[in-house]
Amino acid sequence: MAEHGCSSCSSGGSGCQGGKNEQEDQKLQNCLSRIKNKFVVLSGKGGVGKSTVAVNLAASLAMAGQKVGLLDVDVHGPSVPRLLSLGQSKPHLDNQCIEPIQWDKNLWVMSLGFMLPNANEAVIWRGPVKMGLIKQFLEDVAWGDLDYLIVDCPPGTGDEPLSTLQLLGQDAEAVIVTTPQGVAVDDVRRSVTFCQQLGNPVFGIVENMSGFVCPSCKETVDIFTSGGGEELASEMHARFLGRIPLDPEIVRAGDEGYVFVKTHHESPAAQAVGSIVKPMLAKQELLQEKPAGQTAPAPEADGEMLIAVPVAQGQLCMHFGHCEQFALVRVDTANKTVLGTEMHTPPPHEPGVLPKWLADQQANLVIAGGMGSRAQSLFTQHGVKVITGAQPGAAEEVVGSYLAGTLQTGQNICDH
Ligand SMILES: Nc1ncnc2c1ncn2[C@@H]1O[C@H](COP(=O)(O)OP(=O)(O)OP(=O)(O)O)[C@@H](O)[C@H]1O
Repeated sequence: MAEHGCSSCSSGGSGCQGGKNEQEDQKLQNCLSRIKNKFVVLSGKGGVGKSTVAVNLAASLAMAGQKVGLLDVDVHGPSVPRLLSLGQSKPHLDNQCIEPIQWDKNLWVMSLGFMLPNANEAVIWRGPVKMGLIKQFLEDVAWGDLDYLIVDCPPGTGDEPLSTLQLLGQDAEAVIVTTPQGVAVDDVRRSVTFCQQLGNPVFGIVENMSGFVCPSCKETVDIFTSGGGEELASEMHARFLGRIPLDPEIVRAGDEGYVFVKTHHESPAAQAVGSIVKPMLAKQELLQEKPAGQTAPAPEADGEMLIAVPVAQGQLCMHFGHCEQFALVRVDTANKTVLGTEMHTPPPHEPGVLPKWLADQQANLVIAGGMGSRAQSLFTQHGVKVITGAQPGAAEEVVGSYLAGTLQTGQNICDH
């Protein structure tokens, strides 16, 4: 972590004093403002592999060079310490801040499991006490500056997930884990509506234990049904993040406390985790995009490109999802010339539809005024590049400026 310290330590050096509600809220906000991406791992049902997924996502992001915090708020059954072989670790208390346990150079971990005198201790706490504890885990733990915070919640839609989402705020996104069977999928549907009611976006759905990797031939075989998570994602207009097959090595890794994606990175299950992490990393790349008020760089490679521009009333439309048509402009980047333009009417705007439709049209790049971060990461997933913040103008003029390396980009005015 570049700068380590809890919000109070870093803001005034006077230590974490708690005290009045206003000060405490400010302290929480200070701490949260240092975390770029917040993901809460949820499931409607117990035992579907939520903690396993949370640990492997956090480790994969850390292995990709991101600064990651992993917070286990499963008050009644904290399993993260065991999964990471950190069962004996005790966090250091310093100036009333709690130092998270460092697992490797990019991953810091906190769990109630570290605080319990022994693993067999039963915790009997009511909702408000749990909320207080989760708040402490967010504001008194010296997370410092993080690229990602991954929170592992207990199953269901009880006190812990509710408190976590309320405390993190509406920019925290849910990764919902399910297994393929119908009964689990019904429970997960409740998790999706839970997030919707709280106003938190569902980043996507993971179907875990989907198919079985044969230990001898390494083929993936569907021993139960599969596809339930994907069907649910499509029904709820959520992104389907991928399927992780059943792999006996995952159980061994969990029991012995080593991280599966680190030790078995070639396996189909680790590859599946890698695909799930990609859109999470894409979010970070989007955050690091150039600031407003710059010139978009001209295309680097020579050849033909198809550039899509959302258009309304003959001009680039500032609201990407509300355009009347798309101008699909074919260009020759070597000669910096427009070869031709076709106007296409898009299908009705629903989440995820336009990125797929434009990818199907073979578009390489979209030049837009405003576009939400979710749509941007969906384009990235489909291999279509995005420039936002372009100003109104005729589509071919906008594209011409881009080819000439003079396209001015301002603020991305779409904030959803
Ligand atoms: N893809 C997988 N292949 C094989 N075993 C798996 C897989 N995913 C998880 N498991 C195993 O399933 C068991 C339950 O996993 P885990 O503890 O992660 O579930 P959970 O949903 O967090 O459980 P809880 O409801 O108790 O919080 C563990 O033994 C774990 O190793």
